[in-house]
Amino acid sequence: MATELAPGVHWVGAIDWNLREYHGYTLPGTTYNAYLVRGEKTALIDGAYHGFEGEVLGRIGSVCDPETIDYIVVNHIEMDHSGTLPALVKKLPDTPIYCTERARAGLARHYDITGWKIRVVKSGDTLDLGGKTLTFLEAPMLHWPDSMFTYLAEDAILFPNDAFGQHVASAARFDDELGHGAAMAHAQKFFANLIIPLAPKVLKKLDEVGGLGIDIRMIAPSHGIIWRSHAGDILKAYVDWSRGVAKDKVTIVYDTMHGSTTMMAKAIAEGVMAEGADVRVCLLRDGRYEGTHRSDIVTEILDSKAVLVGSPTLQDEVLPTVAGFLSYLRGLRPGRLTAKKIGCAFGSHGGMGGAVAQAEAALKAAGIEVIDGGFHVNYRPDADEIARAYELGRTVAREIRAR
Ligand SMILES: Cc1cc2nc3c(=O)[nH]c(=O)nc-3n(C[C@H](O)[C@H](O)[C@H](O)COP(=O)(O)O)c2cc1C
Repeated sequence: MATELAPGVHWVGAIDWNLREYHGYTLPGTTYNAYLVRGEKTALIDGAYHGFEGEVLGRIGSVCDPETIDYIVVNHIEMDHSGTLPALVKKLPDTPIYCTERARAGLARHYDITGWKIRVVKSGDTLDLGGKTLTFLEAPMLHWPDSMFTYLAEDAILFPNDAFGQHVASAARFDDELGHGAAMAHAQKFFANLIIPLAPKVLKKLDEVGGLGIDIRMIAPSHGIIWRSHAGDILKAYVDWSRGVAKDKVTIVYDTMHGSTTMMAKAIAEGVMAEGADVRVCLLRDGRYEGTHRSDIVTEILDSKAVLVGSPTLQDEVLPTVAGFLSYLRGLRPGRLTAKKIGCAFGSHGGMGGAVAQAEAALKAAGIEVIDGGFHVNYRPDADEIARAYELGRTVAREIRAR
């Protein structure tokens, strides 16, 4: 069944209940949201992954005959949204497809688009459906070069594709059905894992949208729930997250072979708590255990003003789990958030060491302001070194308080 957003506007997407891993991100399933907008003419906005053609066509069929679709809008070419397009074009070979120039080029790299009736649009172009008007707004690099938003003026609904999305599979279609807290938590994880490197572009685009003076009553993204009751909250959250607004909280991420680095992590955490700041201690273990996956840890980091990374040295290197995490963090470039995070590295070694210096270099490459020269101990930390670790925790907590 389709779900009505407003008279003549329906969700006709697919629910992927079983997806648990997606480009390095753990998730409890997701949805691929497609929308049908019906004035005198009918437009389909976006689609789903290949394999969900039957589900999408079935939902469209509960509203109207799919053969009566007059226009297809492709806000973003990534295959989780365009995978159903070849089957749809086969069914509707003469139906024009509205997308950006970069989307046209990108579609040609994914599919054989011979004969597809592609109409390239630019920001400000409109499509009059008769009683419903779609306006297109290019959004390059939010999150791919081809991305665009579509705005439905009569119902004040923004279809921003991946922006404001969340990975969640649920019977709920709207934020007020899932619950405000859960919706925001899923959106925060999505932002932490996909949007952080785009933060400056998010702020610019939101300024641009604000400058248009348009009313946005509902935000209908391409994944997860539709922001019906809390559209203003998710817009504000995107501004806050992009600006790097975070709690007085320290995230300590580490792994260990024999427990020495754990002793250091725990002593640092005690020092943070002694100063009254919040702390999360995250043991990196291949993501097999609740909260230990890198995608959960970067969500904690988005919310933290400081990040500390610990690793013993293994064959002159950081542990592989820590290396993978640091690579992921570097790619997300938290340094692009307006307010910079602070951090440092720590760990135990038996010989020449090296892990702490490598972790520190990776933190700097991620745009984190390193506040300590790296804290390393030989084998087991003794009482003095545990006291130093505790003091390091207090120093970090005081530093974030001062910011
Ligand atoms: C297989 C293996 C390789 C190691 N390679 C190094 C090394 O290259 N350089 C070094 O300084 N220590 C090396 N060590 C020593 C550890 O870093 C040291 O035992 C450290 O205290 C372990 O910290 P942990 O208890 O947090 O795991 C190695 C240890 C093992 C087991």
